[in-house]
Order: sequence, then C-alpha cells, then structure tokens
Amino acid sequence: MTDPNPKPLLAVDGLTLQYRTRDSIVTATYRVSFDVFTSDRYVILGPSGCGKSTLLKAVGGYIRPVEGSITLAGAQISKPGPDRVLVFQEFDQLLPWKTVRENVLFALVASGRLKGREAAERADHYIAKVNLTGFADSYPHMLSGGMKQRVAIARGMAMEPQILLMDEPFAALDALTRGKMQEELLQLWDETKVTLLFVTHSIPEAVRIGNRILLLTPHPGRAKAELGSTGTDLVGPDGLTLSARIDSLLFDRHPTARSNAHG
Ligand SMILES: Nc1ncnc2c1ncn2[C@@H]1O[C@H](COP(=O)(O)OP(=O)(O)OP(=O)(O)O)[C@@H](O)[C@H]1O
Repeated sequence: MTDPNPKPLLAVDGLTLQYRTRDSIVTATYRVSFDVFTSDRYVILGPSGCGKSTLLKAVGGYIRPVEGSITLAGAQISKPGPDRVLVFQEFDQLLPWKTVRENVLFALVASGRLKGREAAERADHYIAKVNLTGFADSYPHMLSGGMKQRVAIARGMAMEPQILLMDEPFAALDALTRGKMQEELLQLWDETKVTLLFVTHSIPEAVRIGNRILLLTPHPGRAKAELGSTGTDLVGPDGLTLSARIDSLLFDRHPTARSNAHG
C-alpha cells in the first residue's frame, strides 16, 4: 500500500537568502517554502534575478540561509555533499585536460564514491546512458555544446546522488538541441527515476520537464504558486493551457483562453 502522507525527500522551509556586499545587503529569496518528493521532476520557474540560482546553491550547501531551513531525507543541509550534484548552464564545467571518461571518473574517485574497476564500470554505464560511448576518449574541446552538457549530466548521474540539481542546463543551446536534450533528460528520468530539481526561466521548458512547478515572483523571489503538470501543455477545463495559466500568474496578466506563452 502506498503511504497517503509520504515524507518529502527535500524540504525547504521559510528560506531567506541574502548576499552581503561591503555596503549593501541583497535579498535573493524571501521566506520560500516547498517540498520535493522522491522521483519528482520539480521545476523552479521565475524571471531573471528572482533568486533561482541562489536557491539551488543553498540546496547544494554553498550558501547558508539567514532564515529558514533545508533538510534532505530529514537531515539538515549545512555543506556541500555527494548526495547533491549540480549541473550548470556553462559549457566550461568540464575539466578540459581530461577525456569524457576521465571527467566522469574523476568526480567518482575524488569524492570517494568508488574506485578502480567499479568506478570505471559506473562511468561507462552513465556515458552509455547519455549516448556518448563513441566519444568516451574525446576531450571537451572536441564536443558540441549539447554533448558537453550530456557529459555533465552523466558525471552527475554517475554519482547516484539523492537529488540532481540542474541550473538552466540547456539555456545556452540552440532551440533544436535544447528540445532534443529535454527529450533525452525525460528518457533518462524514465529509466532511472532520479529526483530532479530543475531551474529555468522558460515557461515551455518548465511545462515539458516538470511534474510540479514552483513559480517565483521577481526579485526578491517569493513563492507565488505551485502547479502540477502532466508534462504536456494540455488545455484544462477552463480552456487555458498550463503555459497560459503560468504566464498570467507570473506576470499578473489577464489570461486569454488557448493563448500560448513564450519563454
Ligand atoms: N555574488 C553575489 N553578490 C551579490 N548579489 C548577488 C550575487 N549573486 C546574485 N546576486 C543577486 O541576487 C539576486 C538573485 O540572483 P540569482 O542569480 O539567484 O537569480 P536567478 O533567478 O538565478 O537569475 P538568472 O535567471 O538571471 O540566472 C539578484 O538580484 C542578483 O543580482
């Protein structure tokens, strides 16, 4: 029987995050709360500067909250750990002097996750999962942007973290490649059911990737609404697509039935 009240894997409660510079304090997020359950594809969506990246860094353990708490499987997050892996937007997140296989292996071995043959087998397994077996001995400069992002995803997945944190991983790709990468990520999720926390400012991407979507207000980010998504942009009983509903909530616009939002 399934538990009617499952405990969240990740619980973010009343989170206020700030940057303190020499002469000012910037509040990035204000009292944001949300829960992520095992195997969720949880998307944080909001305009540029609303604190999405800052939130992800706090879940990664790189920023301490000034207020509120973050717990993973019931334990307070206080520092970075191999149970949370970040995939960034930038193509330069790989080590340029290491091959694809060495990049994936390095993370596994340096974190103490695995060593020797086990590490090599795990690395090859995830390189195959992102369809890069034929490029395992290539260096990053020999790969396209999309291929580099696949390596970053394989490296993150190989760590078998409790949650994979993705900060606009496809934002720097052309539209066709971006669509293909979204499809591949969903396939990978189908095979692994990895829990995703995915940040984007694109409404169509949020609708495509997420099973649950948290909308943040413009700076400083506050939780505005949480929506469930089927992963497709179906028209609801009110005649609105999910994109149109999100658009109206994010920008306080009057929704138009069957209108399409662009992100
Ligand atoms: N290192 C920093 N020092 C001071 N302020 C910062 C720093 N990093 C971010 N900020 C500020 O914190 C706020 C939130 O930034 P953040 O990068 O988290 O937003 P975002 O929603 O991820 O934006 P984008 O979609 O453009 O990446 C912004 O006002 C930003 O200027």
